[in-house]
Amino acid sequence: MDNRLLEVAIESAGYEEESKIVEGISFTINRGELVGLIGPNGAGKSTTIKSILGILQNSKGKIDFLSDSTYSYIPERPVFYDELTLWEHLDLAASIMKIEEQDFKKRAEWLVDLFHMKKVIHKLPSTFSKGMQQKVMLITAFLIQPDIYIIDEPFVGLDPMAMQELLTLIEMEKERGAGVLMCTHVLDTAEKVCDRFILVADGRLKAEGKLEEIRMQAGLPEGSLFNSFYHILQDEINDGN
Ligand SMILES: Nc1ncnc2c1ncn2[C@@H]1O[C@H](COP(=O)(O)OP(=O)(O)OP(=O)(O)O)[C@@H](O)[C@H]1O
Repeated sequence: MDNRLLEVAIESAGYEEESKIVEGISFTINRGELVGLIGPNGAGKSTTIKSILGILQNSKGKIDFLSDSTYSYIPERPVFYDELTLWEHLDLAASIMKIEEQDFKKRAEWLVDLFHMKKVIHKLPSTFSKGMQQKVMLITAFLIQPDIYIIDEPFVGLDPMAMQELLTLIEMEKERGAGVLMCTHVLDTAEKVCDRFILVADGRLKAEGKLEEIRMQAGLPEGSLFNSFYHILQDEINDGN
């Protein structure tokens, strides 16, 4: 069985004509795996995601959602309809995705409870705290249950309990057969939860694979993801000198 959900082959992508913020970034997302897109600030993680979503005008290459796989994108900075409550946001998403009323209610109530958001269910997300807003985006995505989740930096605004709920949900969705691409620079968490890593810096792919493969490439058989990644980057800087 073909487990591939998304095939990414970005030749180059940027914001202005001829600008190449990212170049030569290729990878695959398979069913049932959580892949971490890792890199320092300004490395090109968000640009890579925007290129996958097809919202960059200057993107060359091929993005293939195999077998018409569906996706949800959870941005780092949440966006809402000013006039709609939390529940109305969920209701709208469910009706667009044609989820049965009964299924929608059951799953939405379960998710709202899981993230401890029951008290604000009829309030406007635009008035919520940053972490609460992030939870609304997560609840909406996990309500829809797409084939692929593309999550931009989920760990910065969430409290430890919400982070745990998110990781549990990801685990459940992986078991269902979904794939997850998660962009983060919280490397100690990424090391524990991701099945595979794509390391980018300076808009280029620096390493790819499971932790053991990244360690091998860094020459640090016992190294942490953090140490291995910075070892790889350092080697490259030294080679360039
Ligand atoms: N809208 C934009 N217009 C022009 N350049 C941009 C734009 N957004 C990002 N860039 C540039 O692209 C480069 C990569 O940025 P990107 O947002 O992809 O990094 P990132 O890896 O997601 O970083 P962070 O971890 O800080 O979110 C940076 O040099 C940045 O200045």
